[in-house]
Amino acid sequence: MPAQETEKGQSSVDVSIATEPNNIEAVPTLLNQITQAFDTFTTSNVGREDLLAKCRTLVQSLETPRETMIYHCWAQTGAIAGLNFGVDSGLWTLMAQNGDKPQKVGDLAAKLGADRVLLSRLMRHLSAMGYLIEIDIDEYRLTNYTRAMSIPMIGNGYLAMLSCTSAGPMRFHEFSRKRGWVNPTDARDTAMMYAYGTSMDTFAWQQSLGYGTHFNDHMSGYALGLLPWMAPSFYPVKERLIDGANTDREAPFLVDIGGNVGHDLELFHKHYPRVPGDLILQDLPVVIGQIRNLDPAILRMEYDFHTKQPVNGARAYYMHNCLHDWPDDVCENILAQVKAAMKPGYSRLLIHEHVIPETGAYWEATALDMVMLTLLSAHERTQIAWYNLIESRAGLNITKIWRGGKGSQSLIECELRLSGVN
Ligand SMILES: C[S@@+](CC[C@H](N)C(=O)[O-])C[C@H]1O[C@@H](n2cnc3c(N)ncnc32)[C@H](O)[C@@H]1O
Repeated sequence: MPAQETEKGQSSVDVSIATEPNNIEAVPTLLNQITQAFDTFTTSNVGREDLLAKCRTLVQSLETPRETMIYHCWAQTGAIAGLNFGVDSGLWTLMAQNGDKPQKVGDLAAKLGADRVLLSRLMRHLSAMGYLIEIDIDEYRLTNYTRAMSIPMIGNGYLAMLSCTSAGPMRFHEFSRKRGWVNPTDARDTAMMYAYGTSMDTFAWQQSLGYGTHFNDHMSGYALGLLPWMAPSFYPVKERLIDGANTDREAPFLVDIGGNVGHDLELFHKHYPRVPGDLILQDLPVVIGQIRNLDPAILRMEYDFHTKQPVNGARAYYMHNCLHDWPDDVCENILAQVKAAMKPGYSRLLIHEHVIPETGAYWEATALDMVMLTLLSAHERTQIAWYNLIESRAGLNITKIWRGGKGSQSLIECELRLSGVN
């Protein structure tokens, strides 16, 4: 078949390639590499991410462009519809409660008060996609993944991120065209706002649709299994924070700014149950009001980080995944509030975020960058971008960047510049 005429001009590519594998030449090498990576993984329990990446590349190499297109345009969007339905209707919770056994669609539909035909169609697609195990006609078992979808920290992220905001990435191209294909940096003009016709930022938008607590669950869930920043192999808390800390009873020790419902401070408290001074959690009033359970050792404080920081002279101010939500001009103001509260020669600011390498970036980090791009007109930062923001714009010193290993975020430790004290 000849090349097609398109709106952008004549395609130079013959249509026949659409039904040939994407990269068949890579398959033999990938198969060898996968076998080796699997041996390493099963003997030493390391290299799972590498093995997974190679398996994904293998699938993409074997697929044809036509199949990849159908997968993206039909299969994945249909799967998201079914997965979201499963969270919202309680299907995953019900199936997990029923245990690891074959379950009939008719019984599930009756218990949920859902249409049997509808449930049958959704579950059939999810099974075809590998998310359920088909046992017989209209009879399925959960996989480990769909069982985990009953856990709010896993399942609720789908409603917060996909049902509320996914029109941002889906219509990003249109937003970008209308803005002249430039890198967006205006927090008041984002692709998500454009797609939904709202002036609310992502956090306010999710709250307004009733998915604020789902987002909080997502925040607790995404960090599962990652090396915590306070692990001794990551950041030496004793040497950098506890030694030399003010031992007055009410001295502020660690302030988590934009700490959501407190999961990071709870983790810190588990690692260090006795530190000198208070652990203080700060977030917007609506989020503080949504806290379900919080260790009583942690003090709650309603606070808007665009305004004056009320806690002065803490040993450390910690910000996890907050600055990436905002472009540089807004971050400069947020950092100015922290800076004004820091005690010279004593307080440290700990910024816990990705430092994207110039090459070989990890897919989770680039994925988060796409979330920032399409929802918030913001970005994940490279080392150069961090130095530009923190040192050149905010006037703080970066003392050291502590790395948590491949795929993990880094801890950027900052201090006041002593020459800038006056
Ligand atoms: C991406 S989440 C990160 C949450 C948490 N630090 C973590 O890493 O799990 C950003 C947080 O910033 C909070 N936030 C947004 N705007 C804020 C503001 N103006 N003042 C204080 N917190 C804010 C949100 O409510 C949310 O909890």
